[in-house]
Amino acid sequence: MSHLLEAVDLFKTFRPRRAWPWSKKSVALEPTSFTLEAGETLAIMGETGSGKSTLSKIIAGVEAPSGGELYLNGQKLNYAQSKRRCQNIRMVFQDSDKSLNQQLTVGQQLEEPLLFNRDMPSSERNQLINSTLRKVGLLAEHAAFYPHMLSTGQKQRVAIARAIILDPQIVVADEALVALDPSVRAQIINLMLDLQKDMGISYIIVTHSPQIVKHIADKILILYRGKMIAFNETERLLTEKQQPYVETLLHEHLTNHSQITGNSSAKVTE
Ligand SMILES: Nc1ncnc2c1ncn2[C@@H]1O[C@H](COP(=O)(O)OP(=O)(O)OP(=O)(O)O)[C@@H](O)[C@H]1O
Repeated sequence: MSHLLEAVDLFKTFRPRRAWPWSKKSVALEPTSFTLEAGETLAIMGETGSGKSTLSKIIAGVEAPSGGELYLNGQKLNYAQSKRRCQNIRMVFQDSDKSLNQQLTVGQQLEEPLLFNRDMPSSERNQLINSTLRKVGLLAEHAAFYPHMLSTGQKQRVAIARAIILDPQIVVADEALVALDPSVRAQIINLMLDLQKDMGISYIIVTHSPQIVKHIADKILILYRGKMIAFNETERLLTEKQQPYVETLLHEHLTNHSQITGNSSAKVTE
């Protein structure tokens, strides 16, 4: 049986910003391989500049890899296959203020992916927009709202609605929880867990928070200066002896958040 997603030696080099055209390219991501199964959550961790966003953007098709392959359900997924990727892998960004278009209503923003990817009449599109808004805990009436009329948490719910409206297999969330205050963050995590249960979504989440990772991740991938230094099941990474850098990443803020346990079926309370 093939994996839902398999990355084989994905890597990325960039020409440094403000460099001469002949300057050597720098390596943002060394060849990285991992697998993800249906319904699983993979957390990508690492310090600032370790390549987390680069990897998540390559998976979501926002950035082209410099090399390596990505397979979805055993079939190679090329960078140029934007329609196939768009239908199966969607991304939620950190800052919903930047990722949502302030000039469009919520309904218009949710309609966009449907117009590009589905051949359905306007009445069906509206029905799907309404039901998706309800799935993320908003009301059908919110379709007429502009982003500035919503709270931060509601905006992040809209961003999630836009990500799930095409019924994707994978949602990539790049620091999507970091800008939220603790109670809203807990609500959004619970929403993501509920959607995973109902829709079978797999998540790839980029986060600095060991508490969130312990609560929702089945597997963890750790990057250090562009190199993958650990990839394993959360349970094994937490219980087996790890190198000091991995230990620090996995345990650093734990004492402040002892209410979040390793029991991933429990809901977060803040
Ligand atoms: N468009 C780009 N052009 C040049 N270098 C880049 C570009 N994007 C990222 N990099 C470099 O690649 C490396 C990895 O960056 P990346 O944003 O993936 O790290 P990160 O782990 O996500 O960091 P953070 O936690 O701060 O978001 C960094 O050295 C960064 O400066």
